[in-house]
Amino acid sequence: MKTFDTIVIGGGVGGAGAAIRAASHGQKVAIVEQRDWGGTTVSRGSTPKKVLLGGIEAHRAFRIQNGSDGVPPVNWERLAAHRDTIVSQTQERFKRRFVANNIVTFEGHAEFVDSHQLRVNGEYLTAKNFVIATGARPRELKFSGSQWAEHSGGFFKRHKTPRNITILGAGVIAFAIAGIASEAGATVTLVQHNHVALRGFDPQLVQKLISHLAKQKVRVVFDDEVVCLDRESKSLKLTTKQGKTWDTEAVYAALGRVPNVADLNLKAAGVKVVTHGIQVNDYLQTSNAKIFAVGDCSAVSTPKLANYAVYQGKYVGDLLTATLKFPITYPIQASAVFSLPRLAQFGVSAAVARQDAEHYRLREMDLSQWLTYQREYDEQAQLILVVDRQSGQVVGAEAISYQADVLINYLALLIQQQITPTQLHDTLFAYPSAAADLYGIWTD
Ligand SMILES: Cc1cc2nc3c(=O)[nH]c(=O)nc-3n(C[C@H](O)[C@H](O)[C@H](O)COP(=O)(O)OP(=O)(O)OC[C@H]3O[C@@H](n4cnc5c(N)ncnc54)[C@H](O)[C@@H]3O)c2cc1C
Ligand SMILES: NC(=O)c1ccc[n+]([C@@H]2O[C@H](COP(=O)([O-])OP(=O)(O)OC[C@H]3O[C@@H](n4cnc5c(N)ncnc54)[C@H](O)[C@@H]3O)[C@@H](O)[C@H]2O)c1
Repeated sequence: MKTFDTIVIGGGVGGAGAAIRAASHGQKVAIVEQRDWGGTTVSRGSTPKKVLLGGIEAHRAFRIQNGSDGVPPVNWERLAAHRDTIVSQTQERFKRRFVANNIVTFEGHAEFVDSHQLRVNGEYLTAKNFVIATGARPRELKFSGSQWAEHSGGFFKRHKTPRNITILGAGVIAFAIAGIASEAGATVTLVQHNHVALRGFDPQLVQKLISHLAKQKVRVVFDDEVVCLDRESKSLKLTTKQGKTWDTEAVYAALGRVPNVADLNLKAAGVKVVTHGIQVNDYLQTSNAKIFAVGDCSAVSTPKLANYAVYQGKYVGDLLTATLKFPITYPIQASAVFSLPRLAQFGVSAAVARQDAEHYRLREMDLSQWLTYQREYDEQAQLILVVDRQSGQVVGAEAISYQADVLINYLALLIQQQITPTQLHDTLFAYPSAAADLYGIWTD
């Protein structure tokens, strides 16, 4: 039997954070991965999405400058090949990082035998501590003919140019796919079971995004859901609860994700699972104090995002050898919807501020005529700052623009560090640039 200080289950970003940090403290560490090194982020999430967006945004810029007729279509095959190269190189880099940090890697499915033993490919491994970082998987589809639908991962691995696709759900993944597919020339339909798209983002900015995408052959069907999918020679025929039908070449589901906890034999390890995943305390300890859980598999109420998974992983990696142990606390994180254009948010949201006018006021800025945005025909560009009435400080920001994530990241720094306008003016940014725009933005 092989023995370690710590064994991490799951080679995604959360597991990597924990394993590398624990190894850096001199621990003897092993990590087990059953599918792809780098997990969801690298193989089916932000990495392929970001690569596709690179080509797609370049296409938009060229199309906008030249008019639709003067521009060749997106070369999807070439873009997909570039994506596949980057994904496989990143997977390999992930594995090499473990080896470089003296972490022993195992490829296979891990399950607990008891509270201090794992079985992987028939081999038994034991450790003083375990970190569960098994992530999440797409929600199961339950309508007739659902075997013809794919999950979002199918789109991010797609090799053929999308032509006419349907996406189930109107959340963050759905809008990323819609933006990419529509610039690639596809007709796109999103089906959302209620009347709220991109919950948590400002409804006015969301509506702006939807209206813009509508001009790009993207429609959102609200208050409806798919009840049946039939295969008809080369296409799929879809029927909704409201009785609508249409033909589509592919259906991609983006209906939320559920924690990967089923096949781990957690009961044998004394690890309790609740509705939203593995139950943990403020030290990310499960109901078995020797076993921790991080990232998308845990029931903590933080958003299920890559940065949180890494942050939690590193926290546990440090905790394992720390003499003084402190409960985990979280910094505020910026988040973005990588559609075309993008939405991004930091701190107190505009939606919350609109509901609480007693404590907050909004400063809304149309950025479309600012040089940074105007030169890119970024007609939607808009920023909302949330100001705390009592302190006068900016406590939140929300933006729509092709560069919304960049702007929000700058603002996150200013908000977090409570930078005053005077301090900002003492820093001379290169001009003209998005950073230099901050002088105008940061003065009430
Ligand atoms: C399409 C898409 C786009 C996204 N875009 C963004 C984004 O732009 N920004 C952002 O912050 N977040 C994004 N996310 C969310 C982000 O991918 C997750 O929050 C992040 O991957 C969670 O990391 P994790 O390590 O907890 O889980 P994962 O990355 O899912 O890794 C878990 C790993 O554990 C392995 N595993 C599971 N069970 C076992 C077992 N029994 N034995 C061995 N191995 C096992 C799995 O194979 C997997 O590789 C996106 C997600 C999706 C699906
Ligand atoms: N940029 C980012 O930060 C980013 C990007 C992608 C994914 N993620 C992570 O991945 C998670 C999953 O993304 P997602 O888009 O699948 O989830 P989501 O929760 O953002 O959106 C799912 C949408 O589907 C709707 N829905 C649920 N059941 C439905 C049904 N039967 N018919 C129609 N609509 C239905 C929900 O109301 C919701 O609006 C996110 O919550 C986030 O944690 C983050």
